[in-house]
Amino acid sequence: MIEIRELTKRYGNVTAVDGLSFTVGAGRVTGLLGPSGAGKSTTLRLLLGLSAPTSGSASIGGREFRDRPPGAREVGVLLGTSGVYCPHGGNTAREYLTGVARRHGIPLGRLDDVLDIAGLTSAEHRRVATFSLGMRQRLGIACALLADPPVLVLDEPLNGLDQRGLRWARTLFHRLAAEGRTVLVSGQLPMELADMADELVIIARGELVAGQRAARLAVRGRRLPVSVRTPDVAVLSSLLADEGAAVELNEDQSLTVTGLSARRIGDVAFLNVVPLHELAPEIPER
Ligand SMILES: Nc1ncnc2c1ncn2[C@@H]1O[C@H](COP(=O)(O)OP(=O)(O)OP(=O)(O)O)[C@@H](O)[C@H]1O
Repeated sequence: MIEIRELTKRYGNVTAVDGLSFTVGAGRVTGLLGPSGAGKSTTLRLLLGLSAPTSGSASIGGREFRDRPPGAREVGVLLGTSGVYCPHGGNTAREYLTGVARRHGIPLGRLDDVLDIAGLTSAEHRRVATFSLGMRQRLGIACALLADPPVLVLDEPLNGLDQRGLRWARTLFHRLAAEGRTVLVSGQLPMELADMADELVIIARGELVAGQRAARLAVRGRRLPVSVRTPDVAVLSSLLADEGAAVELNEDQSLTVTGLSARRIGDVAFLNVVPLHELAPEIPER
């Protein structure tokens, strides 16, 4: 459904995306995972025709986005990290969505549906300027869903969501995929994205690090090293070694743990009342 082929984008001497190829199928949630500056937003902007590639191509349904027929509304989009750009902060959520729906010729009857899906019905008359980042993200996702599109391209939709918001997003994205849609979601947080996605594409410095199913297994499973900080370095090291992990103590007193998932490390620490100050799977650098 979405095909990125040998995509390259250079800005002067910065190569933001470097010969990237991957595909995104319908009926599943695909995560585009990478650290800050990896080239996720650039890839999505190229896919959406918002900037032109230096070489290579990006297509949706076999067609470049900018070649789609006028008025086509097959792609729902969320771009930018703060969910909703709101130049007129005086608008309420309903007014904001009304504006977007009118601009795209979408019947206003759809507003109630997307407000409900986004869990914003009770906040529909609140000014967007008073919204938290998480609520803005929900509103941005509601916007992306307005036209009921078969394809969703969402740049960092999980930013600012709390645990409840993450659960909501996971359920929603899976439902949208189960309905046969193509759902592409970018993010920086391996665990959150791996939990959310059926497939993962991991990029770093504009290049593919690991593709699709292998990447998901790497994050969910045991292969990514996990960075851990605790005041009880010795106790936790020995507990994790007992679990079969390889534990390395770094100069800054953090631990690099390989062979156990972040989730398992968290559980071991919790069960043994060891405080954790950081628990972060490391995205592989090339
Ligand atoms: N318009 C631009 N001009 C120059 N350099 C750019 C431009 N857009 C992106 N870059 C550079 O390209 C690289 C990739 O940026 P991009 O925003 O795509 O990464 P990202 O993975 O989305 O990061 P983040 O998660 O922080 O948004 C970075 O080095 C960035 O500085």
